[in-house]
Amino acid sequence: MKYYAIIVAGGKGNRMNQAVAKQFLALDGKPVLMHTIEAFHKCVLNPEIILVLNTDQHRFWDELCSLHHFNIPHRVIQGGQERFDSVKNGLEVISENGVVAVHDAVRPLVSTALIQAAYEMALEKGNAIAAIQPVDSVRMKKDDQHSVALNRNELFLIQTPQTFLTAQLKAAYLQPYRNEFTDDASVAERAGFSIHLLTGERSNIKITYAQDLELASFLLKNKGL
Ligand SMILES: Nc1ccn([C@@H]2O[C@H](COP(=O)(O)OP(=O)(O)OP(=O)(O)O)[C@@H](O)[C@H]2O)c(=O)n1
Ligand SMILES: C[C@](O)(CO)[C@H](O)COP(=O)(O)O
Repeated sequence: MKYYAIIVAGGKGNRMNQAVAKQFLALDGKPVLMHTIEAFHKCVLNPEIILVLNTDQHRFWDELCSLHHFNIPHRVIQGGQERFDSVKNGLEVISENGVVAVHDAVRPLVSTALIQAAYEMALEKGNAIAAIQPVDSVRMKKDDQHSVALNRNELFLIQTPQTFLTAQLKAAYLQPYRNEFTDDASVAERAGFSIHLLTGERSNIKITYAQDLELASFLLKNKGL
């Protein structure tokens, strides 16, 4: 069986508000993105790594790879306007049937165990979507004055990897883009596929704001303690 990993790194990181996009910021001495690629490279299923990056960052990435002696084989693909477009571009270079994981470049703490479990579950069930349950109470806004409590036991916070049989994800991505497509599961669901949740990891945070980078650094240093 052939395994693929599409690492989406085509975003600008506006919420991080730094001169350099967050996927290139240093975490424990090397760019966030290198930690993410390493996690997939360590997986025994040996996924082919497809990195999706804006064209204007390809040269910068090459320079970073030289600087850090980063030699993990990977193919670099052009990013798109939306995350949806970046995933679609990544899928276009996959020709062989197999299993594909889509993972945010900015979730560098994903464990190799979760990556492998997601590939195995997707092979069996068609897809596997990493998710955790909220620990806070949750309410939904009804209007400017009112909100209503939701049952948090019925809610999930969705992470990546989001892993699929390649044929399923390719079929789903034939649809035109919609605003509500915030992840790959929403695209696949809209195309009519049932979504299968897999227990994610609390440490698998998405680096979005400056504090997240500090938290990632702490979690990385204390890994395995
Ligand atoms: N056009 C886009 C937009 C996002 N992403 C990637 O999708 C992941 C999740 O997106 P997000 O955290 O929102 O990243 P940004 O879009 O960079 O952040 P922001 O919304 O703050 O600008 C990131 O790894 C990001 O690089 C992408 O590949 N192509
Ligand atoms: C794909 C994702 O990380 C799942 O939680 C999330 O939907 C990405 O959202 P963003 O607004 O593009 O960061």
